[in-house]
Amino acid sequence: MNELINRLPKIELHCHLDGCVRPQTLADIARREGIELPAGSLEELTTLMKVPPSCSSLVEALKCFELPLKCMQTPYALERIAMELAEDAARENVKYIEVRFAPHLHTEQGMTVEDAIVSVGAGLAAAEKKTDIIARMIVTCMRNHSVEVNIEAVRAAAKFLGKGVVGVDLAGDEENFPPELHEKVFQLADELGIPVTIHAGEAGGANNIRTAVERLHARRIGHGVRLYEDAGAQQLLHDRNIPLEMCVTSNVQSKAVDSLEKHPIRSYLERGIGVTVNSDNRTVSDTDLTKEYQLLADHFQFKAADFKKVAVQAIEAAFVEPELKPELLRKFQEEWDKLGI
Ligand SMILES: O=c1[nH]cnc2c1ncn2[C@@H]1O[C@H](CO)[C@@H](O)[C@H]1O
Ligand SMILES: [Zn+2]
Repeated sequence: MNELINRLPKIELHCHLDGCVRPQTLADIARREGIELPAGSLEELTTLMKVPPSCSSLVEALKCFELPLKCMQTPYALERIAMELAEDAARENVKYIEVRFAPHLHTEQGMTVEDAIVSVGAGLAAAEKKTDIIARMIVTCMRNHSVEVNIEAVRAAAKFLGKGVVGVDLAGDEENFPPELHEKVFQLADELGIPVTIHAGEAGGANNIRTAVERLHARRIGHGVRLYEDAGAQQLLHDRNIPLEMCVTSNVQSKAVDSLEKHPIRSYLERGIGVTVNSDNRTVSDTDLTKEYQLLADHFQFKAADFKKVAVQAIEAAFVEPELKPELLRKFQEEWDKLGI
């Protein structure tokens, strides 16, 4: 199974740029830009960039983003980090990736929201030239930011829609900032024709999943772990064909589930909920898509047929230009044929 997992064609819909910075790159950028890091060695830095084993909540996990963000304030840094992330994914045979980031978190040293989008887009485009990957951007709004700030992010996303940006997202502290605070933001996104995905049912209840769909126009749900709490919400996702972007390792770390064994991914898959498999944050969660697949094989009895199913569901749910989907599906089929699965 291990060799098969390495070679499986993969697709990633839920991946945060600032959670996926290579430690060596952070060190390089810090040196280049004269930023002092709280670590004496690469090993120490790597440890500081990861969620600690003692992590007890999403709020605590979110603290791990402060360090990488210090070094993600210039076009050079964003372009390089985006390129490297897409290259890392391509090495795992990821054929399509949606990289999300909150442009406002990158404006501390004078970059504008649009500069941030242009820089990430340039990095992804560079990786597309060098590898076989297709890479797109999702513009993230932060739950703790004001409605005005998030509206600015959505307007910027609209400007780049079809030019690298394929959607908008709401992320951050779900426990203290419920989705309805940002209803207006995603109402606007919908009016502007931008596909919406919302983190919900991770550090908050299934009611947030319902709100995300009914009031924030979500076409996909980030995590949605706690969907089991509400049969009505399950029915809603089923009726509207709304899939979940699941990130198992991240959910264990943020205590969205009590333990790995209690993760509902297998039961959701069996109940016909549109499960997709994602890494969330490669560096912060110390994972990648290959490790996530391995975890599913080892602990949730995922077989080749299950991996095929989640890939097809992810291709269907991708925000990529619709005309690219048949080509993407063909690529996957070709590789499955080669693997004889
Ligand atoms: O799993 C998650 N749940 C909620 N918010 C997250 C998660 N991972 C990252 N971020 C938040 O999204 C921001 C932009 O990428 C990150 O800075 C982090 O605060
Ligand atoms: Zn996330």
